[in-house]
Amino acid sequence: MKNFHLYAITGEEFHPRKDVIDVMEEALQGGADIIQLRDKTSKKPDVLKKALALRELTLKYDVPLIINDHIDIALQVGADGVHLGQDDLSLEEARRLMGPDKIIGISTHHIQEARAAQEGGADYIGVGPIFPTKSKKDVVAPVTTNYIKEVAAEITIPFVAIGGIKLHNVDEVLSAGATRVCMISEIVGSENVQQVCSQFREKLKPYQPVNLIVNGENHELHVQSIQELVLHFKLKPNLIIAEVDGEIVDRDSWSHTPVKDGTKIELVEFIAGG
Ligand SMILES: Cc1ncc(COP(=O)(O)OP(=O)(O)O)c(N)n1
Ligand SMILES: Cc1ncsc1CCOP(=O)(O)O
Ligand SMILES: [Mg+2]
Repeated sequence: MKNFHLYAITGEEFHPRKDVIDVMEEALQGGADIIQLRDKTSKKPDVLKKALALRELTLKYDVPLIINDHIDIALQVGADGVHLGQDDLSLEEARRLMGPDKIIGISTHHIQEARAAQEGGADYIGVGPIFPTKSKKDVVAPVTTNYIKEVAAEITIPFVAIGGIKLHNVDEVLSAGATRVCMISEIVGSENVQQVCSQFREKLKPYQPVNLIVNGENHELHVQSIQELVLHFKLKPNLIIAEVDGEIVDRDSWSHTPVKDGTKIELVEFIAGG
């Protein structure tokens, strides 16, 4: 499945005067890279209408569309996947209906559910609610950032943290080990949806790995500068010459020489003395 980091879920009760499709377009413009239609109150034909409109929108932005709860609607509109709760149909049944290539996400609240989801073939898991939230009526008690730590240490499929996440507390979520976050109210309830999404993207940046080619080998690393790269490889800075995309970079500039996906770096260690 295509990687994602900023997951925006619809929540029309948070923007009574704005159209859901416009709100989600603003989220996409701000950098949301996966969208979920979650509508717990509309009649099925209305959910279907919104799903069709969101399908068109997400294809325009080349971003996956996930439908919450309704597998039939997901199939009917050609969505990329479905999100299941623990009490919905089984992963096995969902996979049988959706086929091998569609995305199936499932909510988890403790590590046993996370293990079962991974073994059962889920493509990603929801991890939450991390904090208290008013966006879900039948919500369980907050699982706290401790659950993120457990999942990050053990689970190998992608996981996304959800529940009560705001710009002011997302750092706690990311420093506990999450690299993907999912929000309803903080995104769609904002006056400036695009700006909030861009702010989340900025918060996420330091936690995203970059793909670098270091001395001819591909590495996926959590580093932001040449300085951090040299430290990552536990090299002695004063014995290293760094070449970035063919240009030698002065040691004094390493800390403010950013690295991005695809950068080619040569780190040459020289032997001091004669
Ligand atoms: C990404 C993500 N994680 C968790 C949920 C919650 O799903 P569920 O437990 O089925 O509850 P409802 O959303 O249906 O109330 C989610 N939707 N998305
Ligand atoms: C759907 C869902 N599942 C767990 S918490 C939650 C609600 C998330 O909404 P918010 O980001 O507004 O707290
Ligand atoms: Mg559900």
